[in-house]
Amino acid sequence: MTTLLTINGATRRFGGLTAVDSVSTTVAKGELVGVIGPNGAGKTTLFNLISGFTPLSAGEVHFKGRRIDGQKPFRIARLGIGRTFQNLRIFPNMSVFDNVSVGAAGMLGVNAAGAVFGGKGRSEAISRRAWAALEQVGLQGLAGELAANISYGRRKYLEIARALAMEPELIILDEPAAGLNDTETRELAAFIKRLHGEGMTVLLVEHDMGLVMGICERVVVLATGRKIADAAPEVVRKDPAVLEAYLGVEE
Ligand SMILES: Nc1ncnc2c1ncn2[C@@H]1O[C@H](COP(=O)(O)OP(=O)(O)OP(=O)(O)O)[C@@H](O)[C@H]1O
Repeated sequence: MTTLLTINGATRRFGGLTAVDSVSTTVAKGELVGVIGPNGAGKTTLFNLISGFTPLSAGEVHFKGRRIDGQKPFRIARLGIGRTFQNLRIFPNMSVFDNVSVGAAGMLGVNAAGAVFGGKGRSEAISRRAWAALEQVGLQGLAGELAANISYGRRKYLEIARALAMEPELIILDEPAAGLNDTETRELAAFIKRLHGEGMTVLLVEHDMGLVMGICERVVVLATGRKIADAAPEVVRKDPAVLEAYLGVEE
C-alpha cells in the first residue's frame, strides 16, 4: 500500500484556541477516508491545513513523500490535491463549462481570464480536462448553462468537477452533502463510491454520519481538535470515546 498523505502532529492555534491539536494520520493511495466530529471539532481546519489555506502552528504534512506544509494552495493543488469547499465557490455568471475550465487552467498554469476568454489560453488540454470532468459528474449536458441557473444539487457536482479537472491524485470533499435531501445524498454517496471505484483517493468531511459510515473504509474522528478514533466504520461506531463525544450533540 502506497502512502499518499501523511499528517504528522498537525496543530493549529487561533489565539488561545487549539482548533487542531497534534493530529496524525495517513491516507493510502486508493483509500476512501471519512473525517467526522461534532461542530467545531476542527474538521474544516484540518482540511485547510492539508490544502494550504491555513498555515500550521506545529507539525508537518507530506504528500507523496514530499513536505507540503508552508506551500501556497495553488502549489499544493498542482502537486495533486484537489478540494471542494463547504460554501460553494462557483462563479454564478460564468457557464458550467467555464467554471470547470478555470479549475483545469489553474492546474496548467493558465490564468482564469485565459481559460475563459479563449485565445491561446484556452488550450486543448484545458478543454479536454474540463469535458472529462463534466462527464465524470454527469453535467456535460449542462455545459453551456450559466452556473447560476443550475440547481443547488448540481452546483455541488460542478464544484467537484472543478476539482476533478485538475486531475488530482487525492480529492478532499468538504461536507458535500450539506443542504442536499435524502435522495440527493444517496445519489452523492453512489457517486463518491463510483469515483473511488475508479481509483480516486478520497478524503471526505461530512456531518451526515450515514453517508460516512456507509461508504468510507476508514473513519477519523475529531473532537475539540484531537483525534479520538481512526478505524473502520464498524469499530468507530462502537467506540466509547466517540459515543461520548457525540452524546448530547445534535447531528
Ligand atoms: N480563522 C479562524 N479564527 C478563529 N477561530 C477559528 C478559525 N477557524 C476556525 N476557528 C475555530 O476553530 C474551531 C474548529 O473549527 P472548524 O471549522 O475547523 O471545525 P469543524 O469541525 O469543521 O466544525 P463544523 O462541523 O461546524 O464545520 C472552532 O472553534 C472554530 O470557531
